[in-house]
Amino acid sequence: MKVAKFGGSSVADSDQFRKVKAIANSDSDRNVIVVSAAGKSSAEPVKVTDLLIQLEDAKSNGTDCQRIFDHISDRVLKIRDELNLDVNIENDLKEIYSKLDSCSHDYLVSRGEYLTGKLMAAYLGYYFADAKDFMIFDRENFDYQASEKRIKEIMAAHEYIVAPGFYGANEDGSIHLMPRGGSDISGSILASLLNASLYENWTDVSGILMADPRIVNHSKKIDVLTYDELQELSYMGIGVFQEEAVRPVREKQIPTKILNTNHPEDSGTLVVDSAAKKSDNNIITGIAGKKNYTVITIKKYQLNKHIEVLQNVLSVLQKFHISINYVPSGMDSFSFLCRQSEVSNKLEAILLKLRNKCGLDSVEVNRDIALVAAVSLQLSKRPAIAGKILDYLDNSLINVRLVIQEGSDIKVVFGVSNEDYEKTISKIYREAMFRDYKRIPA
Ligand SMILES: Nc1ncnc2c1ncn2[C@@H]1O[C@H](COP(=O)(O)OP(=O)(O)O)[C@@H](O)[C@H]1O
Ligand SMILES: N[C@@H](CC(=O)OP(=O)(O)O)C(=O)O
Repeated sequence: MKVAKFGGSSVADSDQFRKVKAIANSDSDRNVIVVSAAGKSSAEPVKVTDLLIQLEDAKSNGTDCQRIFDHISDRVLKIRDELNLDVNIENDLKEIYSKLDSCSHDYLVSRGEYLTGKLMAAYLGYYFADAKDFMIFDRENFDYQASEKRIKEIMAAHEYIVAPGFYGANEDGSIHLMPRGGSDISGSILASLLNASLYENWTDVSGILMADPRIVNHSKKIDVLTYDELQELSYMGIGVFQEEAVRPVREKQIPTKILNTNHPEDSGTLVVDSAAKKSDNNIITGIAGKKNYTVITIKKYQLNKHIEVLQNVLSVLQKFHISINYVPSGMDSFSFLCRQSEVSNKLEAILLKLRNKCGLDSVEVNRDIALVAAVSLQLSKRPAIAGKILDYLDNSLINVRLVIQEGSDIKVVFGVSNEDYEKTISKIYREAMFRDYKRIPA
């Protein structure tokens, strides 16, 4: 049995639905189809999920909800009518509209997947398995056992199903929304619950590319990737695969493929365990990054003898609910890398507390930092590669503000200013593709 997840771009309109049907029908092992909400297309620049978020904002600001709701309805009805489907989606739309004033954020934002799933089930002639009936959460934790029992009951009664991604239900039956991009997680969890032979993630690119195609033209495709490499790349922001989607398939060692709905004949990227990945000549497997970090650096002379200082700093950051992405350290100093969106409106208050309450010698802040990671299994064996890249960036007049590399790590992270983000990715790609590293003994 295979689980096939189709992302928003694969279900954006009726033409995309037709492609999904051809793919589903071409392999009788594709028993489980998971869909996202209709996404962007050439005619529709906004994902249905984002329209639902706009609807919620309009509701709370008291601005025009009707216009946004009509837009969502039109998209859904257009797909239904162009495919001549006999499904009464009007009732679902009416129900959503009637609940607008009282419903939760999770309920409203999940309706894109619900509606798209209903349409896809009608189109394929498969059973619509509402995720609220089998994806069970116990507060923030996924209840694996309860979910396994429920999905197995559904599969015992129905050979082929369509399931909406991105949500499930809490124990009280209320809707539980996953993080953005969460349909990847739903698909991965379903593959794990059902011990699938393959998890297919269908999108609009023919696999994971070495670098973001919006930054590097004709970037090389990665043929085979390990779960660890995918985890690092996803954590660093490649949009194709949600970072929390790696764990379920990794734990059960379920091979995973990233494939292109628009070119199903392309081989895509296969994700496997490191033991199954043959070594290749590439020094870098992939490059990924994100803009907009803030770096808070604290200094204290002989910090190693004043551990309580560090403890105080951490408790300040905890009090302000700041998640820390990296903590590089130097002689008598520690830096905390945080997402700018999380700290910016609390920064002054945090600095005040750090300066007045923690007994530090100094606190320094650097804003608008982008992080770019080069990921490769080879880096753990040949850490000197990082130095070569650093040299190259330096020669390219890119001011590298920080470097994070741990001994056994499979990645090296470079901190640069936001303006140098795209240039840094392009340069590392060039370096990885065109420099001959084979002379360095492994
Ligand atoms: N390294 C990369 N390889 C492939 N695609 C990438 C990469 N980095 C960013 N992307 C972007 O991710 C997009 C696919 O992810 P997403 O928009 O979530 O697709 P879907 O709608 O199928 O869920 C691609 O269109 C591409 O622009
Ligand atoms: N629709 C949700 C969940 C998702 O996974 O979407 P996509 O497959 O289009 O990335 C989102 O936009 O976050």
